[in-house]
Amino acid sequence: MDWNRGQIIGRGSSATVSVATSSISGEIFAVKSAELSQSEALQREQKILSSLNSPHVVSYIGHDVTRENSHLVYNLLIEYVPGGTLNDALRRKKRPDEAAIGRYTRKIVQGLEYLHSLGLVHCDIKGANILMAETGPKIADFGCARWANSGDEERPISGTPTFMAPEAARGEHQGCAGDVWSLGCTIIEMASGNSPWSNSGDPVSVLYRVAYSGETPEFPSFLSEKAEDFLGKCLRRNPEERWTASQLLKHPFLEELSLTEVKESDSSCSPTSILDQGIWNCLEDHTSESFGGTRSGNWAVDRIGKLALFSGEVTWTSGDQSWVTIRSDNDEQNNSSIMDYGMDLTSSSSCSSESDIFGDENIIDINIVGFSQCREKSVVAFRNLIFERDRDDLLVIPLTSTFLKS
Ligand SMILES: Nc1ncnc2c1ncn2[C@@H]1O[C@H](COP(=O)(O)OP(=O)(O)OP(=O)(O)O)[C@@H](O)[C@H]1O
Repeated sequence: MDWNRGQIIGRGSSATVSVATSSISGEIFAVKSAELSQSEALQREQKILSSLNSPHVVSYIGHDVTRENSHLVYNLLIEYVPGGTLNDALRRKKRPDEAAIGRYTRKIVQGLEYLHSLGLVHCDIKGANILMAETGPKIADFGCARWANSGDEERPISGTPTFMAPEAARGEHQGCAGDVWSLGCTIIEMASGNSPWSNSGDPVSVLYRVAYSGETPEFPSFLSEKAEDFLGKCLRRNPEERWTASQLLKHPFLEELSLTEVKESDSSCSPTSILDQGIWNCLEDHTSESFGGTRSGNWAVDRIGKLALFSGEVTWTSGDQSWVTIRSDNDEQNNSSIMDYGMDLTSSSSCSSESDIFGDENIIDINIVGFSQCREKSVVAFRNLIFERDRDDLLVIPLTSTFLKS
């Protein structure tokens, strides 16, 4: 598949992640890249990811090798999840309440149940490796993953010390139960905003404490009895006593949510087209309940209306690293139809925030993440909007939730 690399959206220890668009279909996806000579971990991740298929796991699209600035680069093409990581969301917003924590946890546990049923251990479950899709959290970054009961057992133990189970921290074993311990740590992270053992100093001291102290991390104080009990089942020091993902899905903390979900799915808000009004309303529901947003009324109609009617000048800033300049390869070609909507995005550079466009301070964290041209189409992707110009038509496509300031 021919594709164009867009802006870098993340960097990890093994790879750089960029947004990308297909030259033919205009489809947006994420590309995780590393120099071919240093791509062993990424190639391993490709093998694992290509064997998975679950709504709770980031989807595999393909892989290839490209030549860029005379370097050979290995690329893993995966679904683009515009909401960023769970950690990003926690940093940006008010902490989720217990109901939201329950909903997120349920999706992660469903993902873990799927992986564990295949005999795959993720080995690095934490907020930074959970991506926030519109449908809920998805498990990502399989760089540390290993197959249980296979030659993989010989691989050195890997993961993040603060999220590591005691048996893994002691270097004994890293199995499915270890992921459940890390899930417990991730719940603490969601509830408190801090990773567990946050007062224990450097990673080596943390590792020692996890391995040998006999302690469990401190539980956040505001949790209900049910949530505390759930956390207790994840954070049993003895892996044999820890609950499995399948058992956890039947715990009252999550089981009641499954009933609500059945009701919700009756009024599914899956879009039937990219301009489907429902998806906007659906996004509003999702964000306001997840992060304590307080807006009411038909936000979607309002928002599209503002977008369509905007006729002021977009304020462009320079020097702010979080904003990229939109440039086309052929500026002349781009200067027409976007103006129909009153915004000349392409002849300017980049906007400082969506509030400059919408005049609404409640909307934050909008990034332009990529721009590409394919045949007659130009696509400008914002973190949660796409403006797609197809000759005469400007389509406005919501990509993900807009997070609202609490
Ligand atoms: N599919 C995706 N959609 C959107 N953003 C992504 C996607 N995959 C990764 N990212 C972003 O890129 C960052 C780095 O990705 P990832 O954690 O997979 O890299 P890594 O090199 O394996 O990291 P680590 O250092 O944890 O091993 C993530 O934290 C996230 O912000």
